[in-house]
Amino acid sequence: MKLENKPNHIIIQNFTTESGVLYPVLNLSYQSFGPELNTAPVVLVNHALTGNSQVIGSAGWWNDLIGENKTIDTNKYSILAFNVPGNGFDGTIVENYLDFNARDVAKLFIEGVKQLKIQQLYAIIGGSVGGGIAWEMIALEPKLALHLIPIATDWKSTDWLIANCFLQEQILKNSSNPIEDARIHAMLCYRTPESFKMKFDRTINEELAIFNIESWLLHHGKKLQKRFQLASYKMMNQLLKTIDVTRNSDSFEEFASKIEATIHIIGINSDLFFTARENKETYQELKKYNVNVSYNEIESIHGHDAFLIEYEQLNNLLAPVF
Ligand SMILES: CC(=O)SCCNC(=O)CCNC(=O)[C@H](O)C(C)(C)COP(=O)(O)OP(=O)(O)OC[C@H]1O[C@@H](n2cnc3c(N)ncnc32)[C@H](O)[C@@H]1OP(=O)(O)O
Repeated sequence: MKLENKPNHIIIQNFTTESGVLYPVLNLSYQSFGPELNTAPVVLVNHALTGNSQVIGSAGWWNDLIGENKTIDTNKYSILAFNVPGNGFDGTIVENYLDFNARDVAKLFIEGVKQLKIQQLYAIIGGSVGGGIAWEMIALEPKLALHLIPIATDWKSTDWLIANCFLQEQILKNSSNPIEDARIHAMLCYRTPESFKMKFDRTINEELAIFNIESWLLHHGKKLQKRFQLASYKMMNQLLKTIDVTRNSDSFEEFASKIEATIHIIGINSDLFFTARENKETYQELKKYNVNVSYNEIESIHGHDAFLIEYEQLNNLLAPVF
């Protein structure tokens, strides 16, 4: 049983992006956990903006949900996680992030699943941009998975989200301290005013003689600066902005009528990026096409970040699927 390992590599040859750029060779790296692949049902976990394939283990980011005897039990399921090419975790950076959109990454992940000879995934699960890529995967390959679990995400990025991604891009291009400054802005969007009030309540960081909310933002900015690269941030931001299963005039109707997976939408009542209201609309729309779909909501004051905080609720919502 493998519980911690280094990324393995799949070579994807002659990949043409939706924007028409040919990449003769692309490196797609992945990690797997639990039983060897193809000896147990496989759960594909798509990472979010600053995440990577290290889903569990000492540096894992979803240890609260996945592991031995956890809700997604690695005694029962093989866990597979690809690194988005260019996320920097495997040392790979893409030449030009503007060449790519979320659908391109979905195509690469599907190719990865095929190269690993996995006939059908048990589930694809992902939060935020990872969940958006999961929607794109199901749009491209309706039989790819039995279950789709998109958390704090949607099948499209909203205008509000696109606007914030645009501001992120401006900061990343123009700031002299791009990663730190962009992270500070992003942290505002990942949370809510109520979350900050509960956490800081205008208290002062005596050591730095600034508000605690300010030192917290600086802390997160510096922390990301140490572990993330500018090119990776630009790439991931581009993917977040371009989620859209109706890209290239594909109709929502066509997408919805092809779906075969059971869809378990999990929204967050305070998410500013992918609002609960739009998640409910997606649920209602899919119902019209007789999709086997459910909608559940995490109640939290923490906004988008709740998918990395509200583990009790998440575990309760996921347990019936696993
Ligand atoms: C668009 C997408 O795809 S979303 C994906 C991107 N989202 C992210 O990357 C998540 C960003 N959010 C985080 O990283 C959050 O910290 C979470 C969600 C992982 C955890 O949240 P919480 O449990 O509330 O922890 P919190 O945010 O307070 O972070 C704790 C850290 O802040 C530090 N901290 C807390 N208060 C202060 C303060 N007043 N001043 C300075 N530092 C502080 C703690 O010391 C701790 O430091 P450490 O992480 O280095 O040990």
